[in-house]
Amino acid sequence: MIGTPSHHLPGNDHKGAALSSPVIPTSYSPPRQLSDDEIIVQKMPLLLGLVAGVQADNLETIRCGVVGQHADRWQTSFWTGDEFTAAHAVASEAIDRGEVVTKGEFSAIQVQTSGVPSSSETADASRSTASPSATRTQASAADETAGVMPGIPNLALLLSINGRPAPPALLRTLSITLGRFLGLHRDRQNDTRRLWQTTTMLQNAAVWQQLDDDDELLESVARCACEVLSCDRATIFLWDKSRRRLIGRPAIGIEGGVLEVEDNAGIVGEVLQSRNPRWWSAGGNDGGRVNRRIDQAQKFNTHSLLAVPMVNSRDQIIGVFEAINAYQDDHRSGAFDAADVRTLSELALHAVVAIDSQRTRANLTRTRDRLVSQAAESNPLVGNHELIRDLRTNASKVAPTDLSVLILGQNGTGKEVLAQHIHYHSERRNGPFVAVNCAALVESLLESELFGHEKGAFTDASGTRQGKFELAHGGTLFLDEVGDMSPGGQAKLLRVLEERVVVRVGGSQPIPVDTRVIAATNQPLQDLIAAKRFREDLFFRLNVVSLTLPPLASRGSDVLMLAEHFLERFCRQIGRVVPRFDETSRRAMIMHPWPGNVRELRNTIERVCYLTSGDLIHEEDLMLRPIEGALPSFPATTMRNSMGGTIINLNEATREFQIAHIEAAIMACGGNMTEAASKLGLHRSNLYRKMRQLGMSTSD
Ligand SMILES: Nc1ncnc2c1ncn2[C@@H]1O[C@H](COP(=O)(O)OP(=O)(O)OP(=O)(O)O)[C@@H](O)[C@H]1O
Repeated sequence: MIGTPSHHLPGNDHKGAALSSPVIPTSYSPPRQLSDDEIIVQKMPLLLGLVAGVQADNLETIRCGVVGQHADRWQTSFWTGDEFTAAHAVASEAIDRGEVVTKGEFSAIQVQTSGVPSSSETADASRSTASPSATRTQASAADETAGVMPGIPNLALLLSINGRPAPPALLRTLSITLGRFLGLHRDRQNDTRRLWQTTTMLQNAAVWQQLDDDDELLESVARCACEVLSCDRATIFLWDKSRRRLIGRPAIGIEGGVLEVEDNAGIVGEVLQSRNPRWWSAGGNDGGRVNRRIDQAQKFNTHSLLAVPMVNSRDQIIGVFEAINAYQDDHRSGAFDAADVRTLSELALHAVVAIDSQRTRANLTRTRDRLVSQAAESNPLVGNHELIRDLRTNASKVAPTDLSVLILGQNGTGKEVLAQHIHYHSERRNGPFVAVNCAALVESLLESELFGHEKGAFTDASGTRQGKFELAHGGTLFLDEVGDMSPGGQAKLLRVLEERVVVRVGGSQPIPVDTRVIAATNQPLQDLIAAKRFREDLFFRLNVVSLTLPPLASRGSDVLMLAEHFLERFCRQIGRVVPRFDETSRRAMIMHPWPGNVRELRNTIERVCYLTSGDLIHEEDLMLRPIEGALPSFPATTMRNSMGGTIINLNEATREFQIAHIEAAIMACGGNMTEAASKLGLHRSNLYRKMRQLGMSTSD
């Protein structure tokens, strides 16, 4: 029955279904439908009461019955007084002749129901509201049972008053009134059912938008079809155009779970080719269009079938939606009707949108995964030294947790590379990785950089801006040189780490952030704590796990491994055939102390790639010995300009000199910015500021 669907889909019982979230709500159920008989039994006493009033008679003198012809059998729906033995014969005659028939003490008339659309009217309605292609539906001659409405019985009313046949006028009035009652009732039932179907479809469709697994999606769509159409089975046939096959899922009872048919076979094939719905029910000849082989294999009997095209918003047909075996009950003959065509066509539209958007999401996910892998591979943590191997193991252990990590190590040892390694091995790999160099920012800027600011928060704040904490939401924030953070910055950072909310500068609204923090420093934080330059509580917050990168010089032959890695990368970038290091250059690299660590090595190899051209790299090509404390050579461009008679202005010359001087100092210190700053007589953060003023890059 409609109220207790029992179709064959696995997991039809939602409570027992192994659905992962999101789950389709189950709080609504199909409306219970009163049968015509129930309505007749309810309304007839009322009508007879009126007749009794009109006739100034009492009910005992009235004998009245309503009988109905259901297919080939007669049934009595209502009777008052002694039942008339010839009632069915008289009713049959009245229906056949279409007029009042009198027999013995009874007169009889057919009850004309109003309000219920005729079969053809309903079929028209389906054409105008179904899928784009269904609007072109023409009931095919082959669909011999198309448009047949479910069993609405032929009804007749019989009436006798005071032992005489009731007057024809009274009989007509009574039958028209009863017909209207039934018509209105059916209209209301149809509306209620339609509302329930639409609500069910919309509630399901909302959940389909969130399902990523296509089996789960198709199964849910099929289940919904069974529910709203009150039928046994439903299958979505998706079109594999290149192989000219229709792949049906869910394929219940099919070995291997895949139901594949030729794209021009059977009724689904007809629908695909014609883009029009087709329906069939037992009694008519299926002309071999129903796949009985599948029925036999599953010990199943298809007695009715409905199939509609699935057309996307680009007017491309992507498949066929099939429903099998409408339930047979008081309201339905077991055949699908035109209203079902409309319902399944609507459901097909929702299904197409869900399938399309799931495919788009799957494509986007694939693209994102590819980009994430590319990003992860673009900066690998190269090295095979035991210390690096241990580090990799520990990093992999800590990656899946959300613990704060503090990375220690000299400048250029690869602290940011290690932080990225942790990020790309964590659940956050699809989120952003955002790096901030705390030393490169003065206190006033640091706060707005990290936490963002509201419009008008300070003079230059012309608009609202998100801070790095917000930008790294769902991902990782790498705080480099955290030891150089100002006391004010440290206090605010601690608060964010503890409360997991940021408040933008000039704002008051706390904004929740889900950001993992990985901090790094080349400074001995314990000494800074002792000197009251770093907060101990912040240190404990950041230092839940600490990982230390060894200096490059202590990594043995990793130097060569890294050199080859950089050589290959830079040669690929400039399209150069990769040269080889000769013995002398290999020895020199192993012997070199690498004060600037991996960064110095990387810069050395980059220079070699650009400035040498042979297929062998010799020791002298490496130019490994920076002259300690040497004055920078006067910038070449300035020299050329002066020699060529072009005098550039003093400011520009001074700027060029400063750039060259700073570059030389950094190089002489092997990339160690703290040392370079100290040699130049500047605090490290002032050196960064100066570099930015001069338009120099403060990253690699
Ligand atoms: N193990 C490694 N494998 C590959 N490349 C590395 C490795 N370690 C460092 N590098 C490269 O060396 C350069 C410096 O690395 P990184 O910026 O991570 O060092 P750092 O310790 O964070 O430096 P700083 O303390 O100056 O910020 C980068 O170009 C990085 O790609």
